[in-house]
Amino acid sequence: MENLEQVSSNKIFGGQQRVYSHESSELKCKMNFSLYLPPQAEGGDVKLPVIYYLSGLTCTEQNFITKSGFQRYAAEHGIIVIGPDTSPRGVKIDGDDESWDFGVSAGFYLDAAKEPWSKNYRMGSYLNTELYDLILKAFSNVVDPDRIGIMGHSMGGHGALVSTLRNPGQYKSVSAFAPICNPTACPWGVKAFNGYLGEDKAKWVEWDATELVKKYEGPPLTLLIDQGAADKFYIEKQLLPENLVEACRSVGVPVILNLREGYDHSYYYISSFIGEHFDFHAKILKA
Ligand SMILES: N[C@@H](CCC(=O)N[C@@H](CSC=O)C(=O)NCC(=O)O)C(=O)O
Repeated sequence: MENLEQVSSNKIFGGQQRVYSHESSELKCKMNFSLYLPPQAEGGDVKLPVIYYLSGLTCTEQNFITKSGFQRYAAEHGIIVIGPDTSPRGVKIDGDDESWDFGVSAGFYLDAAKEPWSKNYRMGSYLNTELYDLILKAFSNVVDPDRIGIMGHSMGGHGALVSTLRNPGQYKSVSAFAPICNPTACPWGVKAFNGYLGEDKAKWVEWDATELVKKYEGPPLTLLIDQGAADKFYIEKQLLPENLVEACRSVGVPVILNLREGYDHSYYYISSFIGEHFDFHAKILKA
């Protein structure tokens, strides 16, 4: 396909772990994304379910594919997995590399409304429209458009939840590891939303899963939330999963919160439970 370049391809668990690059019109820069094709994709005559995985602060498309060990489970279930990058790249904006929780590698999967960020920092539209459509078109021989799920970690968990809640029906299954559940009420979220969205708090609630779930009117959905009990960011109240659970219960949206004794925020924790998340998605996407 025009504008799509294969950067690498490695055989793993019988499938292919690839990285592609393309010119993004939303972000106005060149972007990488990862794509895992399980062994069932060979031959290209079966349409398979897809899971998007959104990474957290400081990540590129590489962290998840090299550290989580997800390929074993994607191969077992026959699921294609796509991992976008976490912010625009190579776009120089004053202040974009001054901190690890804002700017480069910290796009928060939203569409910025405030200058100078609003020109390039459009990760919401990039993920849910541009990349989503590109995947459907470029891999139409193997992707089943009716069986797409999403998961993520930390900032990426926030991205998975808000993408699902803002686009009812687009993602049939959703789960998150240590997600930022209530960004309007935690230091990471307040910093990012002030920077990207400005002072108008009416704009903030449109990108906050705890607020969005209270107004959710889409197809029935169960949220799977995973949280390490020894995660320093959980202890510092950056993540606030209990706020999301309370909001879900107030409106009758089913939610599962798994609190994992002794686990932290790292990929050691994610790799311990990634198999359970694939089981959860497979049950919905392959029903
Ligand atoms: N630099 C920070 C730690 C940054 C960190 O833990 N990033 C997480 C995501 S945090 C929320 O979005 C991550 O996934 N890191 C990549 C990895 O491979 O572990 C600090 O100094 O505390």
